[in-house]
Amino acid sequence: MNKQQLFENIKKKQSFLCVGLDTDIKKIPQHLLSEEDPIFAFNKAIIDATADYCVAYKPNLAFYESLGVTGMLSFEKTVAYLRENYPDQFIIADAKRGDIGNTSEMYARSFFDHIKVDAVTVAPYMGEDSVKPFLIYPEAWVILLALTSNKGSQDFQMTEDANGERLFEKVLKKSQDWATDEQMMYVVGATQGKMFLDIRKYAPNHFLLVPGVGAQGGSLHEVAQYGMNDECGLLVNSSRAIIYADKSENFASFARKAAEEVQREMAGYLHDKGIIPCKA
Ligand SMILES: O=c1ccn([C@@H]2O[C@H](COP(=O)(O)O)[C@@H](O)[C@H]2O)c(=O)[nH]1
Repeated sequence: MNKQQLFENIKKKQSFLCVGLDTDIKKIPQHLLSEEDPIFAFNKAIIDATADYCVAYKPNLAFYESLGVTGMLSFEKTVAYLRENYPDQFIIADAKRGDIGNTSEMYARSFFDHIKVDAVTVAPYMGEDSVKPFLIYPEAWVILLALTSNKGSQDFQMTEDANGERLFEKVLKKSQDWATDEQMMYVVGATQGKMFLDIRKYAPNHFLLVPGVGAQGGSLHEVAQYGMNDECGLLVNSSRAIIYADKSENFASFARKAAEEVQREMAGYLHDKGIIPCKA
């Protein structure tokens, strides 16, 4: 999916919500455990319930890899289910990969040739040759970690060099030699508030993947206020606050309600920015 198609979907759905599929076998409702593939059964129900209100899904690989081969099968089935039934959804593999060139090439093959997601999150710290192998797929996206949502983002990403340039700024500047805003996005945590203004100085047109609303307490209002550009430029992820909104047999309808609430707030911000004509 290209940038324009993503923007069209955002306008059509009046939403820039990405639902995070961080599916933990210990947190899913009890009754699903008798299913042949409980993780996939949970994901399928969440997807069917929330697809009206979001434009993207982000399975985090850690939750699938932690279950070994079975978990990876659930992940692949989830991506295939999305591809077949919701082809307008943007699929992000949150894997935070990146290694020496030939190894990155294998990661890229696995996500873009084999599993066929739209985007993969990549850590930038091994530099150009670790990121480039992901960029040889013209229709696929790299989402580079820039300023993450966690407390530890202060440890390295915020540190300054002798000229006062912070590491996340270097990442934003240097990586634009490798790809354009048609193929690269950045991860910026919703917890970063006014820092979105600094991000936008260096990446005014890029899409930002923004985790950290909901369970981590980041403010959607601030993200929209400081981070939204004329083409929205935001995919805001919420995982736990939506998928674990309830633990009963009705978990999917609670997830739908939680996604709808976020979508409504988003429609307001899209309207305020003049991106959509009227509130939903
Ligand atoms: O800076 C980052 C980068 C990635 N994440 C991931 O996003 C989701 C957030 O889940 P919530 O339940 O909505 O908090 C999760 O997969 C993280 O690994 C992030 O939070 N921050």
